[in-house]
Amino acid sequence: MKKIEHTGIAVRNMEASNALYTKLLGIAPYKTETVESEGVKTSFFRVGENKIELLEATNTDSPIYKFIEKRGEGIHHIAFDVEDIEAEIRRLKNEGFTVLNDIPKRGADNKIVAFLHPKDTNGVLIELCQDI
Ligand SMILES: CC[C@@H](C(=O)O)C(=O)SCCNC(=O)CCNC(=O)[C@H](O)C(C)(C)COP(=O)(O)OP(=O)(O)OC[C@H]1O[C@@H](n2cnc3c(N)ncnc32)[C@H](O)[C@@H]1OP(=O)(O)O
Ligand SMILES: [Co+2]
Repeated sequence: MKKIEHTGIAVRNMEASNALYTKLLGIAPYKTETVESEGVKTSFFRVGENKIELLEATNTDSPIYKFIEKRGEGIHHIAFDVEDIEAEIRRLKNEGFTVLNDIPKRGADNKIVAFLHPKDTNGVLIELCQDI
């Protein structure tokens, strides 16, 4: 794994949270993008080499909607940049991790992504992402 690519934060209200993080970081988000397949609207802030991804649910089936209902707003996942996501999926499965999608799917910000179940990773949802 190359580096932490982004930290995903589940928020109830994107507009309010964009304003809050703009004030906190002193910079505006560089992009917003809706990923319908995940049921999320995202916005991205650059912080040095890393990024903060704010996520708001677009429907009640969204993992973000369920997460906020159960746990409230907060850190939802940590994403790692990988060179070869298919090789990483194979490696991590061999190590016994539960990969939630064997076939990488389209994420936000020009990435393909895969997730590891938080039950195997000390309660933290892990995202792998590779540039496309
Ligand atoms: C925009 C695309 C992409 C990007 O490019 O960056 C994204 O970041 S998309 C982000 C949203 N997508 C996902 O989260 C996809 C992966 N997640 C899942 O597949 C599911 O959310 C899940 C992790 C398998 C849980 O789904 P499910 O079992 O249906 O939901 P429950 O709500 O019943 O949760 C069961 C259990 O797991 C706990 N949980 C849920 N989410 C998280 C989390 N993010 N971190 C830690 N723990 C989590 C949940 O609280 C439940 O625990 P208990 O209450 O103790 O049973
Ligand atoms: Co993410």
